[in-house]
Amino acid sequence: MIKTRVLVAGGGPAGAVAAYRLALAGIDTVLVEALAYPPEDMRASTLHPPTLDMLEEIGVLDELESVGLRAPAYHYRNRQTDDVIAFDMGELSDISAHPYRLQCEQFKITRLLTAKLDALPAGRVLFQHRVVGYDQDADGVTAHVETPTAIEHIRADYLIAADGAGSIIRKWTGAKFEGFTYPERFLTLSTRYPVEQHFSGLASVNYVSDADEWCVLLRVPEFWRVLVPTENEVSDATLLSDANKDAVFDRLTGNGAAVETNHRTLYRVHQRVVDRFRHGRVLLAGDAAHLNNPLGGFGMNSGIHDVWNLTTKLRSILQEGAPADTLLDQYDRQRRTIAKSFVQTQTIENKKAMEARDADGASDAERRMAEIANDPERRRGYLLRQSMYESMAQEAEIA
Ligand SMILES: O=C(O)CCc1cccc(O)c1
Repeated sequence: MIKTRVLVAGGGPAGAVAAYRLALAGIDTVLVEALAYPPEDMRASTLHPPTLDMLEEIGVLDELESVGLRAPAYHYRNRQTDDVIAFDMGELSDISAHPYRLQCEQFKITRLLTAKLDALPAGRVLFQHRVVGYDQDADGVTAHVETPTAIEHIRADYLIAADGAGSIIRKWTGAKFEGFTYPERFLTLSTRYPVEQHFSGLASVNYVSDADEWCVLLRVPEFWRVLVPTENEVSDATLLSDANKDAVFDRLTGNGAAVETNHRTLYRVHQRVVDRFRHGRVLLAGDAAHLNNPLGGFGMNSGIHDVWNLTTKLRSILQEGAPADTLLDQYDRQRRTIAKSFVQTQTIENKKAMEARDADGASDAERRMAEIANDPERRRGYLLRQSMYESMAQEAEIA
């Protein structure tokens, strides 16, 4: 049986950051991932300033910057009037060494971190290993792990469950995953087509309102990513079809047939938070613990913020003899509160702001946004919230 101090289930961004940070500190850590390699799909692609601070601290930011795209500006654009409300994270340069979003797809992060983790003396990565159950006692956790040929057992002091939205570990804890699922699905399309030619002064991050259909236009180094909501009653095949792709890009460029896509992904959107992040020696983190809509780019970042908090505490417990119950209960309180009061609230609000439109495409939400942008104090508050620095400060206040 493999024995380790910490077992991390799930090789997504939260799991990879957790395992790498612990192993870097010299704590024996095993990361298990169900797939044969880090998933290469697009998924999340925004890293916010506090996350960049963390990635710098573990020494991987330069490499990620070399495969990402800095995006200091983001725009709210009215498609009917072409009015733009602009925000610039550069205004946070007095408090941040990284006053910009880094647009960098999550597979680039997990690929880099899993490779570096495996090269550390205290780190080990096992692909095609999926935790399917566990037992725990006063001294540790024994995880039952499915491999292509067998069920194996890994013994650890602690198990971090970062095994994603469908987390098997969360299901075994018996925790409630409270919240709701939106009736509509979201469709994301990526293309190398120069979408910017059809707009004046498009930023790298654009929330575009429209009387008919809102969308997000997001630049990553190689592609434009387009996010649109879909009709409930329409089948997956229709939404993923060329005809629907043509219709989406007809609205954006006037000639959808001329636009080739590289990826098309349709997904359900949930707003859920687990009722307890801590179950003895089993700690839930990232999508295993909370889910939210993608507007604002908070999902991957808040997962990384979970494990930053948790690994700080595990280092104190495992290396300095700090009291485990006190710190791990505080992890639950701090990160569950932030998931509920910040991530859920803000993403639900971000979605409502995109949806609420009058016939001219403008709305009260848009008028409020313009007022915020024109008031230096409110604009700074807004930037601190959307950059996620505010939630980091709130977390520190929770005893
Ligand atoms: O608001 C954001 O930063 C992300 C929105 C988005 C855009 C494109 C695809 C996707 O999955 C999310």
